Amino acid sequence: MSSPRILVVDDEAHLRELLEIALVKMGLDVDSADSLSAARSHLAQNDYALILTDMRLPDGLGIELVREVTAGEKVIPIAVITAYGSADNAVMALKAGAFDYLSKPVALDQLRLMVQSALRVGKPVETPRPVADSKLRAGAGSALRLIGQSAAMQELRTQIVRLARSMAPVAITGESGSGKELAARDIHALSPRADKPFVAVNCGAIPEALMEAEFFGYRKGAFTGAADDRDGFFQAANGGTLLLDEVADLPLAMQVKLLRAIQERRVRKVGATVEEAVDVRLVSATHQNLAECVESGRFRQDLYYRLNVIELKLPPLRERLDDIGLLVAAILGRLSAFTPQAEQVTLAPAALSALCAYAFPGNVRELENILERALAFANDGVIEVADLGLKGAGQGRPVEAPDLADHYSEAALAAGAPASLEPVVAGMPAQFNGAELPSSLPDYLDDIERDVIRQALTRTHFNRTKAADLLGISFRQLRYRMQRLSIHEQD
Ligand SMILES: Nc1ncnc2c1ncn2[C@@H]1O[C@H](COP(=O)(O)OP(=O)(O)OP(=O)(O)O)[C@@H](O)[C@H]1O
Repeated sequence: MSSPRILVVDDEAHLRELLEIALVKMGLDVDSADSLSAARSHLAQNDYALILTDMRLPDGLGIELVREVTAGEKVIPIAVITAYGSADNAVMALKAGAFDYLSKPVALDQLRLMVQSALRVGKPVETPRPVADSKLRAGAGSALRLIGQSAAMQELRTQIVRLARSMAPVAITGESGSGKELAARDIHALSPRADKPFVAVNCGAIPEALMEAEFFGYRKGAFTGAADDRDGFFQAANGGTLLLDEVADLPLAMQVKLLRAIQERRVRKVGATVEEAVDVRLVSATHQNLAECVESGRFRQDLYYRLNVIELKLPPLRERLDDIGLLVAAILGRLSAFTPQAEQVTLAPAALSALCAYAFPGNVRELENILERALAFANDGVIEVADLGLKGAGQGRPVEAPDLADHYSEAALAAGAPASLEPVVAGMPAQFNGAELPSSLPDYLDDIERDVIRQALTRTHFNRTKAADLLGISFRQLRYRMQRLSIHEQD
């Protein structure tokens, strides 16, 4: 079997030779060109597994080659070599479709990592495990976990398929629950990095004092309690993808360190003297407006510029109501793993219409919660409008069955309104000894949920991660519930 062939385009003979030697040592065949025109004629005659081009060439700029190759029919990863510290060129090349970039002087360990991941681009990618019937997701990018056939979702999928091939940092924006993490997972799953780890970090959930150690790892003895060497998120995601979720929550001091790690592609463990090369594709996500955070000084412009090379916008669910039918089917299919009867449950036509008229401030996550609740209420395998618990469909606030309150509700209904919320707070089933039923069950359950969450937050000094643990829910679920119930830190 012949070795992969690489084209090196550089007018500086010594740099060309250096690259050739390094690549040949990696067992690759190398052609070299000293100008754009020489590169074009090589490309007309041969197939390449990777092109590596300098930015400044005697007859033009390397970026022209990037545009030509990207517009061509063949998928050939092309990386550019930029002058040291030239972030502008690197970002411009990535935006133009370059697979990746290397800064001068080219570090051989980084060259090796980059070539290895470029060579994986042409290889078939393992299909991610489907979440629902594969028929639901036919069409472009059908291996994706993001469900939906609306025009917006089809466009999104096409974008994901395209950008999965490159190393360019992607910034995913969209409202809470609109599928940002899922999109990041799809980018990873379709990329040549699919067989390497995908690590999702919630930047808002890490105490500031631990951040550096969590991101970059630490050496034994670096601080009290550091009993062993430990890898950080960057090392854990090596070769794969690192999702910086809620990136706007990163404190400014950490933003500086992160920028450096991105620029240098090296990290240093806390307490270590040497840096190590890391090969990580960065994806960031936020429901905040990052440009506004830059303007108000809460987010560094240089980091924003580095992370925001390609922007992927997730549409809110209310702007793609066509997808609701598919989503409902898929979510019920997924719930059937836990609730076997979910498989047979269907949605009454009026219930589907009610969902289509609903604003979904919590997007797909909220739809999941609504259906989970409705399943518990559905009779004879049919979810009716009332089972959805939607309040003021179209504009109203959603009503979600709070997990915590679920097991109180039936006994509660049977017995009447509670005299006090205290028993719930103490972790004991609420006993209804009042004479009157609540005038609105959803509001009543919301009050209980709000109170329980406030208690958990008070007990944990507003540490949301700990409060979520205490309540047996995920951090994301807690954050979603806090938003829904308007619970703020200052409460
Ligand atoms: N298009 C979709 N198809 C199928 N499931 C989806 C879709 N979008 C979102 N989901 C589901 O909705 C839930 C929320 O999605 P996800 O966590 O990706 O949202 P998010 O935008 O990252 O939320 P947050 O801003 O709160 O972190 C997940 O359970 C996810 O599987």
